[in-house]
Amino acid sequence: MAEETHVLDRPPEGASHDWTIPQNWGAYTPEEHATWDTLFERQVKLLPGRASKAYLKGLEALKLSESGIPNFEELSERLMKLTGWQVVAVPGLVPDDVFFDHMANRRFVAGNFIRRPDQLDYIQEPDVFHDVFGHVPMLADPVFADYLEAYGRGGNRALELGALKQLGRLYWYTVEFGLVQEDEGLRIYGSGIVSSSAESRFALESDSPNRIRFNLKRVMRTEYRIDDFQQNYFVIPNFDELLRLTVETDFAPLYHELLQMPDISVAAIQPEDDVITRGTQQYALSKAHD
Ligand SMILES: C[C@H](O)[C@H](O)[C@H]1CNc2nc(N)[nH]c(=O)c2N1
Ligand SMILES: N[C@@H](Cc1ccccc1)C(=O)O
Ligand SMILES: [Fe+2]
Repeated sequence: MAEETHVLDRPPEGASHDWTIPQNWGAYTPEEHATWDTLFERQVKLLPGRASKAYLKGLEALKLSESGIPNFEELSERLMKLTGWQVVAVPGLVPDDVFFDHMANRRFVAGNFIRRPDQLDYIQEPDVFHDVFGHVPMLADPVFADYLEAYGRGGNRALELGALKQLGRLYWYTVEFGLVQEDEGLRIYGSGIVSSSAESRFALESDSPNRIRFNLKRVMRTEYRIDDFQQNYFVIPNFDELLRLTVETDFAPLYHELLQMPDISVAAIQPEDDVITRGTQQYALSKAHD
């Protein structure tokens, strides 16, 4: 989850300078392990036919089916063998530069806390279920693993170039809420969707959101919301293409061009869009009346 909620400006008590903390796996209570199992069982029933092949393959390869909150050391051992990534525990959202630096070194920061039983359907901050169930399976895919490392390197560059907003949108509309075109149809790879039972259905089946074929400049100009289902989903043709468009493209001239262009509001459709679904926005409009 990538959100602009409150972020402390220095490591909290007990965290090292890079904001990592011990996961303290032994301290999880049976209720916390049960919360993981409840969320896991609900999601894993939903995902065949909805999640991308890469995600399902990663879930299998990392043996996330074992019950209880995963032990990051054991998980990292398996993940390291596959793509050189590891999972490190943090107490919550960390500053952008810290986040990017971990990513650039193939370290995925994951919250070590889990939501309460009364928060099953929605949380504002990334907990261990969102981070590990949502993000980590994709890190087992070699192409996506390369994408995320490159994203981390690009993050520090975006900070220098004053283009964090544009890069944050790329992350949001791919890593968090991306869809990919497979032969059988659209499939989910975004962690914000795959870790949410309601949005896993909404993102593929509802006629409310727009579904638009991925275009890098378009995505970098498009606003997003962090507090409810997305009003836009962008669809990549495959992960190789995502890598080609991002890792092999120098963003500096792009940032320069984009910083002169207006943002695109969250539900707007542009004339040049390659539209798959022109959404009714019924869901967002109905919520607006609440
Ligand atoms: C753009 C920005 O770097 C991004 O939102 C980061 C910020 N800090 C984070 N911190 C944690 N722990 N997890 C995250 O997903 C993020 N997202
Ligand atoms: N190509 C980007 C770096 C990047 C790679 C992959 C994803 C996002 C960003 C740059 O030049 O800054
Ligand atoms: Fe996330």
